Parts: sequence; structure tokens; C-alpha cells
Amino acid sequence: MTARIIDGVALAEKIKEEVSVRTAKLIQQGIKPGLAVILVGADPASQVYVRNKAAACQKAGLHSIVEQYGEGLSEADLLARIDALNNDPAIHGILVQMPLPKHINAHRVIEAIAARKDVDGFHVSNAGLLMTGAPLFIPCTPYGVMKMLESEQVVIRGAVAVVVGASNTVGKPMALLLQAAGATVTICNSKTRDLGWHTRHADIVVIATGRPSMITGDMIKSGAVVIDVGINRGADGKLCGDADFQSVQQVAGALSPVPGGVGPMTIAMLLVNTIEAAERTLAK
Ligand SMILES: Nc1nc(=O)c2c([nH]1)NC[C@@H]1CN(c3ccc(C(=O)N[C@@H](CCC(=O)O)C(=O)O)cc3)C=[N+]21
Ligand SMILES: [Mg+2]
Repeated sequence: MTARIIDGVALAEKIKEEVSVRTAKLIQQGIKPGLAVILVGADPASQVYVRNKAAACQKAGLHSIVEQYGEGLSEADLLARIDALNNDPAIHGILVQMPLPKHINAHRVIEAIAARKDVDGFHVSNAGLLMTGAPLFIPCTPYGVMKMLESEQVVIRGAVAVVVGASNTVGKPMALLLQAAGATVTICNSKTRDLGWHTRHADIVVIATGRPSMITGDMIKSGAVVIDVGINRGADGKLCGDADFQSVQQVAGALSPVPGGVGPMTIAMLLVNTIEAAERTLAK
């Protein structure tokens, strides 16, 4: 078997076109949806992502601002900026790019963002709403993965799903979403004994560990759907995922590539969350 390659770029384009239409409607009603992205420090990868996010906003007709600060920005100054953006009516979504420098408490920063503007879905209040089945914002990466599974018409109800990686940003919300859709979910991590035993039973495998080639073809059930959330940059500067693409491709039924899979979907869903935040200001 050779896996179908799930085209995250094409699906993201389709979703961003839908966002453009909703944006145009909102603008007619006098609201220009706005996203603020804050980047602290000079991590080159973060700069690329932030630039991509701003470009995607521009293309879809959203207002976007990027605030870049030096590595030495104090936590108090960052919190003050967040407070200003919380109270800025032109801004509907706020994203503080992670990771933050060590002297800044990321938890405190996330909690300072108004939950109604937390388009990442990282605030405890949004995490709690997702957990209890009434989400306000679904975290962009797992939200994008769900859209990829939907577009591939993957049956989630009754399926066995394994999520490798238990981060607050990807693994945990991913498991909740799959569970809510009717899957039986196992969350594995880097310490899981005999990881392959778990993954070989799965109809759906989502990998988000940050370890290249963590999952190989022999760990995958024939025909399973494999979604690779990993973003690893090799010494050659090339991007690769957490799955060993060559061997997994020979066993899986469908496989998302890196680049061109989950990454572009993450950005598309960020725009979806931002437009939803802006639409909510109309609804009342
Ligand atoms: N508060 C916060 N929210 C985030 O959503 C967030 C974050 N912090 N910190 C970093 C991670 C990573 N992330 C990516 C977004 C797009 C691509 C993406 O577009 N990737 C392209 C390739 C881009 C390239 O060439 O480097 C692809 O996979 O095809 C990747 C990674 C969002 N993140
Ligand atoms: Mg994002």
C-alpha cells in the first residue's frame, strides 16, 4: 500500500477563502477583524511563523499587527501590552508566540489574555470549556488536524486513536477532540513502554513529540491514518516531521507530510478563530 498524501496546503487555502468571504461580510457591517501577534526575542523559526501568520491575515482581508520585542523585554512590560490589546476594540484576537524567554512566566502571560480574545485557545478558561464540551476557541493545531480528518472522510466514531505527545497546546486538546468525536483514545509520550504496541492498534495516529523519525512503518497498522504534527529542522535546514515518511508511507492509508501538512492548517485555523472572535462582537 502507498499512503494518500494529505494536502494541508490545498485544504488551508480553501478554509482561508471561506475566511475571506466572512471577513468581507463583517467589514460590510462595520467590523474589520483584527489579530495581534506578539513575538519576544529573535528565534528565526518563530519569525518565519509570525510573518506567515501576518501574511495570511493580510491576504484574507483581516487587520493584523505584529509587535516584536527584544529578548530582554520584562514580564511586566509584556503584561502591560496584553492589557492594552485586551482593551483595544480593533483587536479581536491576541497571540503571544511561544516559546517565551525563560525569565517570563508563560502561564501568567497566557492567563493575562482576555479569554474572548485567546485565539490560540490556551487560556485555562478555554482549556476548561473544551474539556467540558463547550469550546469557545479550539487550539489551532488540533483543530486543523480535525479538519484534515474530516476532509479525508476518516470515520472517527468507534475508531482507535493514539496521540503521541501530551502537550497542552497539541496532545491534550487533540485527545479531547478525538474523544468527543467518538474515538477511543490513548495518549502516549516519550516514556511509553513499547510505543509500537499502542500505535499498531490504532486506526488514527497523531504524532506530536518533536523527535524526528519517532514513528516508523513497522509501528503502523496497514491502512491507518497518520497525522504528523512534528516540526524538526535538520542540520541541512530542511523541515521534517516526527514520522519516518518513507517507511510510514508504505503502510499507512493516508499520511500528512511535513512541510505542507499540519503547519499551513494551523495558520488557517488561527484565521478561523479570529474571524469567529470578531463575529461574536456582532452577535450581541
Ligand atoms: N502562541 C503560539 N501559537 C502557535 O500556534 C504557535 C506558537 N505559539 N509557537 C510555535 C508553533 C508552531 N506553529 C507553526 C505554525 C505554522 C507552521 C507552518 O506554516 N509550517 C509550514 C512550513 C513553514 C516553514 O517553512 O518553516 C509547513 O509545515 O508547511 C509551522 C508551525 C505555530 N505555533
Ligand atoms: Mg498558531
